[in-house]
Amino acid sequence: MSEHVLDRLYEVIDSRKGADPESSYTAKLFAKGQKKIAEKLGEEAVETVIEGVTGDAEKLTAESADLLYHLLVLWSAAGVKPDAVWQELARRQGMSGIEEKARRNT
Ligand SMILES: N=c1c2ncn([C@@H]3O[C@H](COP(=O)(O)OP(=O)(O)OP(=O)(O)O)[C@@H](O)[C@H]3O)c2ncn1[C@@H]1O[C@H](COP(=O)(O)O)[C@@H](O)[C@H]1O
Repeated sequence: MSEHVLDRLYEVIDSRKGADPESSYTAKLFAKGQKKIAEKLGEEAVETVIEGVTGDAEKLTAESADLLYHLLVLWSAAGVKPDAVWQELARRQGMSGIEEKARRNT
């Protein structure tokens, strides 16, 4: 089992399924459903983009953390395990992005 912070965060997020939405922000998101979680991820992505455009590295760091957290909540809601994503990224290592896109489109 990987010791990456994202793997540990995913486990905490997963453990919040069925928890009290009054005491857990993650449980509150789960209660809203996958579509709302995806929408929230979109909002966080826009906030990250804004900080990317303004160029404030500290705010970009904070927004990136929000973005990754909400992405993991979406994975958990959709039943996507981090290992599946890590494996997909590992599979692409050594392959250029252009080559990878060409393979996807064939
Ligand atoms: N990493 C995070 C994390 N990052 C961001 N957030 C929350 O994401 C929200 C983002 O803020 P926004 O202003 O965009 O949204 P909001 O106005 O608070 O919420 P909305 O009503 O708009 O949905 C804030 O409430 C943050 O607290 C997080 N909430 C939880 N975690 C992790 O998840 C763990 C479990 O949290 P709970 O489920 O709350 O116990 C925590 O220990 C943390 O490690």
